[in-house]
Amino acid sequence: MNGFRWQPEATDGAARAGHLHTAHGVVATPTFMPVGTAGTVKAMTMDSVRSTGAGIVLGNTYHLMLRPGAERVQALGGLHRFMDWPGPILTDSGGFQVMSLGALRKLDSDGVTFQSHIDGSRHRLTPERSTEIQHMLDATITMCFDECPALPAETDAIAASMRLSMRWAARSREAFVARDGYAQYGIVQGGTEPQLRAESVRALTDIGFEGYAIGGLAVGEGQALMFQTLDGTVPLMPADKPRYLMGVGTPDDLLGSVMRGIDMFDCVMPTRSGRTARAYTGFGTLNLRNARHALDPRPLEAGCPCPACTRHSRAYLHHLFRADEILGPMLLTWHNLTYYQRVMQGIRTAILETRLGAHAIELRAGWAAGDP
Ligand SMILES: CNc1nc2c(CCNCC3CCCCC3)c3nc(N)[nH]c(=O)c3cc2[nH]1
Repeated sequence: MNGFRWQPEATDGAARAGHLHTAHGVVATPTFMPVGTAGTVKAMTMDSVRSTGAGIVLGNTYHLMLRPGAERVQALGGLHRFMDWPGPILTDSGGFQVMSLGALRKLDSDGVTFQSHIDGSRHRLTPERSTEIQHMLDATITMCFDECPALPAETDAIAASMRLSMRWAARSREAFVARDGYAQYGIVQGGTEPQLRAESVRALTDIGFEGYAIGGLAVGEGQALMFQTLDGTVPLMPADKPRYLMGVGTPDDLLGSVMRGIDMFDCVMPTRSGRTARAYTGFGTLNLRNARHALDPRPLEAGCPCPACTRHSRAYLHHLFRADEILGPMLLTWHNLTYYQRVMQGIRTAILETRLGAHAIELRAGWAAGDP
């Protein structure tokens, strides 16, 4: 019996609240996972990440295999020790990043060969190697090695790519070293084609995983088509296993996806935007480089418990970004991650109180209202 499990707590429509039990602790769902690409959540210490309310963070095979190398992280005690994050870590399998970052990529039915975007060195990823790297990193949750097709694409190209990913899922599962409290997730593919998505879910549940991700979305298809694809895919997925929507998204994306039955998310937006002066708040986003903030003594967001909002003014944050001070990205990343966690906590409470519909209306009204 694997100690890893998702325990349901409440539902509201298709939305679920629960707890993810892992070897590295328990995480309340729905949950947003900050992205810690190369063993660090950029501009944050792990204590500050913890203080935002995050329970689980992301790492990545692609980045860590290139630098410092999976063998080196293993020799140093694994990623938890290396980055001093005692909570659960989910690592992506690297295929998506190879196609978005790697140079001179050669994809074949066995895997992908590419050159490092850092130093041009040549590397190869296969389902076996990706799974082995994630094991060396001591990832709590390991992702299958898959291929994420660019959209839009012809249906037969989507079908061929999905079927390749399903063969790779079987090989990833074969290579996975099962450990108590650890998990491996299959990744559903199939573009925006309902039949292909259904075929992919069947292929993955036939293999059997501890959790299931929905991949192949948030690649430019737009929110309507993403939600439409969720509507056709999520009901086919096992109800007793966690569901992870990869690479998503804005607060509005998170809300709509939780309402469609998703439990786990990752997205670079709150961290990447924090570094470029874009703040996420209950009244929408704002760019702190804008001159209108220069003399504004108000906190960024009233009621936000983060240091940017409790200790500083918008004028100060504006100054930091205009002066290109490192504290700017630090404070705004801290704020954005805090905001994302508050959104998830608010949604989770609403599910527990069976008032998610009303809560959704309030959230959307706030985002539409703009800066008070
Ligand atoms: C942004 N949209 C999007 N992301 C996708 C991702 C990446 C999810 N985020 C991982 C982090 C990214 C930064 C570095 C650390 C890992 C996808 N990953 C996989 N394996 N398969 C997808 O179909 C897949 C599909 C995705 N769509």
